[in-house]
Amino acid sequence: MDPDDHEWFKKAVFYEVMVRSFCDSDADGIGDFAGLASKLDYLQWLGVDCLWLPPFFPSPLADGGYDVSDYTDVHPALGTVEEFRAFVEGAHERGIRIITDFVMNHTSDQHPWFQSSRTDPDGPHGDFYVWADGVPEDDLPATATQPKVAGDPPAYADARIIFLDTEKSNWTWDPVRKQYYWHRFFDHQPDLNFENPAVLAEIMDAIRFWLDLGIDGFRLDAVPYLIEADGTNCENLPGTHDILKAVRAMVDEEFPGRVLLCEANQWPQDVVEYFGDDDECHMAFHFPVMPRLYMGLRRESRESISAILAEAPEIPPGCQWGTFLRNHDELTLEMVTEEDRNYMWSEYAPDPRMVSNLGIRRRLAPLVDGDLRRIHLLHALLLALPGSPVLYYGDEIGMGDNIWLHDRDGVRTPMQWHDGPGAGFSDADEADFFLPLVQDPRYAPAGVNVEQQMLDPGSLLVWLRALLVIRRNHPVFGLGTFTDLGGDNDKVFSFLRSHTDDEGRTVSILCINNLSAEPQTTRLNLARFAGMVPYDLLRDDDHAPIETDELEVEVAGHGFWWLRIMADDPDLPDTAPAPEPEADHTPSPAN
Ligand SMILES: OC[C@H]1O[C@H](O[C@H]2O[C@H](CO)[C@@H](O)[C@H](O)[C@H]2O)[C@H](O)[C@@H](O)[C@@H]1O
Ligand SMILES: [Ca+2]
Repeated sequence: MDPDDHEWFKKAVFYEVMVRSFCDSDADGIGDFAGLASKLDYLQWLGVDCLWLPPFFPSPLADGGYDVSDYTDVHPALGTVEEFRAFVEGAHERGIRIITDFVMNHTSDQHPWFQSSRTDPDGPHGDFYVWADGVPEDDLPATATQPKVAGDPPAYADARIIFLDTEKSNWTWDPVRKQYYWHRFFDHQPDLNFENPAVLAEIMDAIRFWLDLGIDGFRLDAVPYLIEADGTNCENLPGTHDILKAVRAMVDEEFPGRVLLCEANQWPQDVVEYFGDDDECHMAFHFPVMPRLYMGLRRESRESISAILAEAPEIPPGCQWGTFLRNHDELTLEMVTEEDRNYMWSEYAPDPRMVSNLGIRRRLAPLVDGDLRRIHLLHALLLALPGSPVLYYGDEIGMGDNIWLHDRDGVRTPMQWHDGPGAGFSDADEADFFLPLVQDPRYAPAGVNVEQQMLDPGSLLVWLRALLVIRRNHPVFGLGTFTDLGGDNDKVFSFLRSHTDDEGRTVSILCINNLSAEPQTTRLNLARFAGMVPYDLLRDDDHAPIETDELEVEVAGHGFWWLRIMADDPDLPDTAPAPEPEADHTPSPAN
């Protein structure tokens, strides 16, 4: 890892891994840091560059840890700060960076700040949260925006409710302080009051605590909601951007080279605001593109993917998108029209249990009926579109889900290492696992596990690893421009990634993706490459020369091509696999 490479995140492949779900070292049925550390060789072998760890802090775990009760410690079931430090060092030794979640918007109601705020309104934390008095219904002028629940404070009535399945209002009555407090998520997650400078000062210190331990950055959770204002929807407000710019300025000043990845589930024109003028977040998840990949696949049409990419404004030169197919939440449908949302639910959520809030609580493989061709195609798109891809643990082997578990737990089940007892996740009695192993015979550990797939050259795992090698050997995927090539067949999505390196050498990758199940032919205008011989990165061989201005290609059902086009091609690094891990880092999935 080059410490002077401050733009490492632009070429990185990220991997989201929930500590409690990955590997249990002490047989209590809960994954922990020592367990995760024991799997670093596997992650190095897979070829990921940076791990993103969702919250692992002390928490009542009423929202998977996103309800933090102490910002500067490790949940005792997962380990200690010392074990965390050792894990970060182990990752760095293997060239893997670490970013962790930071939940800025809210705390748990069990956080000492909230407990102090509710019991001592005039004390040091009295103003740490957003408190207001209720207003009896009859006292509200009929002209005012009415609160969602009668009697609630009338403030911020235009803010939507995000967790629609459980919450009726963003205000909840506290019988101790005898006032209402504001929360954008669950009622046990009171929003911090960022109008109070003491709150930001505390948050900055907590951020410093983890950066001092050597981590490489943060995924900043739920940032659009930091500041509220009447008469607005309380999202993406200027004050929110000011807070984030202050965090960025501190990080740049005190910890240069660390990255801020923002989770703003917003439309493209609003998300890009989170990059600021290269002075806010380095990265932002590209929420709108994700559901459209699934939509394009089902409709067998590139239209919605092309349209949303065309809508995304340019981003500042020091910034990068974060792209993903799935994560620890439901597949969110917040950034689609109502019509498209209903389409997605009808196609991908046939059982009502699969619907969660405005999304779908299913994993990648079951979403596409375990069809390897479609899993490949989705990954090919993820790895080739602009942005740094973020994989979700278990998707590399096509793990399944359990829609009968609570909330989003169905996509957070234990990692499947082998087909033996406890699937290699834990030596505890399976009845004591924090969540049960996947039961569905199509996706259960007996048939879907790391050990089997490492030994099978035709497996999803081996295939994905090979693609990551190609991506690593071609910085153009992370750094290149994107040109949608259109073409006469809208079932085929073709685009060009191009990058000129420091020596003035331009590398282009022509990516052709057949979204339909049947073979398709498309004609592409490639006049600028006439006479050149593309190199087929997947077959590791020359492709037929581009003889005319137009290239006619036939692509197999759900097939895709990655063709490298450049002058004097042979000088580029080829597609040979990355070096094997050193002897003492040999992956041992079955331990
Ligand atoms: O901390 C509260 C939640 O914050 C993130 O939520 C995001 O996911 C939601 C869907 O589950 C989404 O609708 C919202 O726009 C996002 O901010 C976090 O990823 C969640 O796990 C967490 O519950
Ligand atoms: Ca454990």
